[in-house]
Amino acid sequence: MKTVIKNGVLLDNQNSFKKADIEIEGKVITKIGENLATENCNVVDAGGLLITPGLVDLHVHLREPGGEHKETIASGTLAAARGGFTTVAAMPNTRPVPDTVENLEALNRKIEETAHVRVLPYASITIREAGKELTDFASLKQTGAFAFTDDGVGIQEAGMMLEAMKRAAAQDMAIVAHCEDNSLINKGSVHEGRFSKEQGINGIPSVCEAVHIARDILLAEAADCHYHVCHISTKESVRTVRDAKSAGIRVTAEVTPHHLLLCEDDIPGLDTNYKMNPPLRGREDRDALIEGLLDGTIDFIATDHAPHAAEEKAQGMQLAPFGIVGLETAFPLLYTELVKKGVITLKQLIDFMTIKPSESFSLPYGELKEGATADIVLIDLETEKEINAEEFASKGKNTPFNEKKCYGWPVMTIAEGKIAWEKGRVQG
Ligand SMILES: NC(=O)N[C@@H](CC(=O)O)C(=O)O
Ligand SMILES: [Zn+2]
Ligand SMILES: [Zn+2]
Repeated sequence: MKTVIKNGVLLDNQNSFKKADIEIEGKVITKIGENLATENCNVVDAGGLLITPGLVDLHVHLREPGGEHKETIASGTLAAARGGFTTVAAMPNTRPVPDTVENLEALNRKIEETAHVRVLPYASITIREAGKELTDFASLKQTGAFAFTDDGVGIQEAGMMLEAMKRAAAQDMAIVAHCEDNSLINKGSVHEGRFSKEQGINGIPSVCEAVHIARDILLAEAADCHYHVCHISTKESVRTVRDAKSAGIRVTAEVTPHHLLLCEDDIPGLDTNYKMNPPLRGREDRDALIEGLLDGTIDFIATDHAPHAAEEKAQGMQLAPFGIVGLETAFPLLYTELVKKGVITLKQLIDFMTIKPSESFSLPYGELKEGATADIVLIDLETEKEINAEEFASKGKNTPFNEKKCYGWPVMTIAEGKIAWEKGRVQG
C-alpha cells in the first residue's frame, strides 16, 4: 500500500520552504506535490512539521563486534533513527576489526539481522589497525566496504599511507583519516592550551593533527586519491585543507557538532564527558571551523558518535577513554545553537547533514525527490525539550550536553519506506 505524508514543510526546487505532500510506494518516493490523492493510502499527518531527507552520518562507532557493553548495531542504529539518521557509516575499531573478507562478511550479516537504519561498514586500512600491513582493498571492496580508515589511530608512516592511497585510488575508493601523529600526543587528555595549563595536566597540541593532514594532502596529490579528513579540529588544519582545495587536490573534510559548539573554555572542570579525540580546542579554532564550514573548506558534519560505559568514563580525566555520543542530539543542538542564532541557515544545516556527505562519497542518498529512496525525517522545530541522556536508545550516556534545552526534535524517521522510529512508540 502507498503512504502519503500530508502537509509537511519542505524545501522546493527554488530552495524555499513550503507545504507539500510526499507519496511513498515500497522503498521509493513516488510523488512530491500539493494536495496528493490519499485514496487507499496510509496517511501520515505531518501538519506543520519540517520534512528533510534522512540524515547521513559518515562517522559513528557502533562498537559491535567486541564492544557490546558500550553499544550494539541494534542500539546504535535505533539511536541513529531517534536522531533522524537513516544512513550511518560504522567505524572499524571493533574486535575483531573488519580487516578480512571473513570479518567483514560477519559484520554484514549482523547488520542485515539487527540494524534499524542503513549501515555502511568501513573496512580498516591496516590489519588490526596496527599500522604495519595493508588489508586487501580489492576483496574488501567486493564485500561491501564503504571506504578505508584506521579511525581511532593515525597512520604513522608516510610510506604506508602513500601505498594505501595508491591502492585505494586503483579501486576508486577513499582513504578516510584520523589525523594524529603519535610522537606529538604528549600523553594529553585535553587540548594543549589555556585549560590544560590551568589544570596542570598534559595537553595534545594542535600541530599533532595538522602535521598529518599536511603530509597526507601531499600524498593524496601524488597518489591521485580521494582523501577525507575525519573530525577536523584546529585552525591550522582548516587552513591546510583550504589551501589543498584551491590547489585542486581531492580532499574532503568533516567536523563534529561538539567541535562546532564547544571549545576548551566551556570545559567546566575535570569532567570526562568533555574528553574526546580530537579534544575541544581553543576559541579561535572553533571560530575557524565555523568559517571553514561556511566557505566550503569543510564539506559536512559527522557526529563521531563514540559511546562508552559509565564505569569506563568514571576513571578520571587521564584514564577515561576518549569519546562522546552524538547521534541523538546532533540535529537539535545544531538547529538550536547555529540556525536559531543565525550563524547558518536551516537549508545549510540540512545540506551539511544530508546531500553534502552523500555527494562527497557519491552516495545516492540525502535528497527528497521523485524516484529517490524513501529516507525521510519529520522534525518538530517548535517544541523546546531538554536533552535527557537517560532516555537515549544508545547504551552510551556520555554527553556534555545533558539537560541542555533544544528545539528541532525528530518525531518520525522513515528508512527505505518503513518507519524506523516514531516518537511515543515503544521499540526495542
Ligand atoms: N573520537 C573519540 O574520542 N573516540 C573514538 C575514536 C576516534 O574517533 O578517533 C572511539 O572509538 O571512542
Ligand atoms: Zn578518530
Ligand atoms: Zn571516530
